[in-house]
Amino acid sequence: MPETIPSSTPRLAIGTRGSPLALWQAHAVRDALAAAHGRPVESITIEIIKTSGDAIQDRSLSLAGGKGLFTKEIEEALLSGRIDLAVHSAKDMATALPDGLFLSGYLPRADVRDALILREGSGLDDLAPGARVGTASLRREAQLRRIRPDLDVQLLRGNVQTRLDKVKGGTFDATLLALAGLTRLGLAHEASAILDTTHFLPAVGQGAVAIESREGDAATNAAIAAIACRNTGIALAAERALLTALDGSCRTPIGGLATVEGDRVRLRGLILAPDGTDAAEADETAPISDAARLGAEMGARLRDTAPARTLGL
Ligand SMILES: NCc1[nH]cc(CCC(=O)O)c1CC(=O)O
Repeated sequence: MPETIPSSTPRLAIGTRGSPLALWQAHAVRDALAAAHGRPVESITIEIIKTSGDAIQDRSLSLAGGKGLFTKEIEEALLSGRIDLAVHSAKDMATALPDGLFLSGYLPRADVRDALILREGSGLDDLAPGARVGTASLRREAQLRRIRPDLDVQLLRGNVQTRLDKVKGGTFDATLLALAGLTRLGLAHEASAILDTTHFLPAVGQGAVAIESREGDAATNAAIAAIACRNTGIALAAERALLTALDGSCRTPIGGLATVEGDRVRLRGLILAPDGTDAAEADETAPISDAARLGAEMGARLRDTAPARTLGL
């Protein structure tokens, strides 16, 4: 019997990109909202919105205009009231959001690590000198060059499945992808190895699903607050403050990872020269109430002490 929606249940519209990963994330938020508020899932709609970023496939995103490209049209829909909340990969969110919008919550974070996908073999050591590794991430490229300067790292864009196919088809010998994305798509078995955060400190926000909404929308924000993961919010406050202080764009290879340990937050930050030959790193803790300040101060210090080449100077 089809469920009827009680007339007292206001509808909520979730906006998302249409990629399989984005849709999985939007459905996860819808399911969490429905369960937390005892409302029928039918009362929460999912609106697929095509973004400028989806249309660009041939260039590195950092050259095409950066992170905002994947959110522009979704944020316009939020501001116009066509949707009530938007679901994004936290990693893909610019540090500065349009006036009136904010990140109002995060789902509990998944595994933050990068996975290595090899055509043959089971670890980085199985890649021969000169092996072709495809990635669109400046961070992954620099981290890889730092420990394996002998590899041939080249641009590889597209969604997760496209990148896996390029390795299977032999265009590349390997690629690097977030384990969280593979897992959400049921593709975790494609990982040949999981890379440790010491050599591959993840991107800020990696593994976290972010919910964006209007600042003044009290009803929606209360609904979101009920499903928001506190520790992920603390970690992301530290990481995103670090990223803001270092570089709002995505032209600099940057890694950042915060973890909550009791009443303290630990933040590790990394900035690299694109070819991996220089790097500046930090690893500090602060009370959780100072998460954003920890990130901002670490970012400022890394910026001041980093070798000029890591800052693209
Ligand atoms: N830039 C694309 C993107 N954005 C988020 C994820 C993975 C999921 C996540 O980190 O939450 C991916 C794919 C990847 O980097 O492998």
